Amino acid sequence: MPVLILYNTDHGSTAEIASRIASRIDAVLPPTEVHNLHDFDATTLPNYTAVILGSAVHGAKWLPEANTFCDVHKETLITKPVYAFSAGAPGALPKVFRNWCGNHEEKAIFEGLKKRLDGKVRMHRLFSGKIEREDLPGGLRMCCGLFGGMRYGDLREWDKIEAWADEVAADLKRDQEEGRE
Ligand SMILES: Cc1cc2nc3c(=O)[nH]c(=O)nc-3n(C[C@H](O)[C@H](O)[C@H](O)COP(=O)(O)O)c2cc1C
Repeated sequence: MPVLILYNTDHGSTAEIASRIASRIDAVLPPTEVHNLHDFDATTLPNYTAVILGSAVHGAKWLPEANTFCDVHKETLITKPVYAFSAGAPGALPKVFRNWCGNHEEKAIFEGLKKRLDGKVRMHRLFSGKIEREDLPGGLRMCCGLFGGMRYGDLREWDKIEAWADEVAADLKRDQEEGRE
């Protein structure tokens, strides 16, 4: 059965992260499938061996449709290995805040997801996405403007994304070898 990578995006950068994750996992554990949440036929969810959910972050939270998907399909999701990733803006922040804010947001999203899925989420990682100044809402832009040294543009760190995908693939491979799949 394939591994499913399911993403929710606003401006597209989460989709590209999802595809890169899929290609790394596919190299170890084929087949994989990547779907946009909006086009996904959720009746096929039982047909996947594991699910990797990803969402863009707005207001320090996943996009509402991604959270709703977890709520609606919880009973199926918790029967499978579930992993999660987010595309946010920690890399846009000045260096002094970057790690603290990034770790805080990563942990808060993970805790929220675990609450939604009875603790059945194995890993969550927050990556920096593409951040364009003009895409941010006025309040957030103003708040960010208070700090000097904001960075904008494509801040995705592909080496970190690939390393995380490899970690997920190794975890799933262990399941397979130990007969847990
Ligand atoms: C309206 C809006 C609100 C955002 N709020 C946050 C936030 O609270 N935390 C964060 O890390 N990133 C935030 N971001 C940055 C996005 O998560 C980031 O640009 C991400 O790459 C978007 O993914 P996408 O291209 O798939 O939509 C926000 C972006 C927008 C447009």
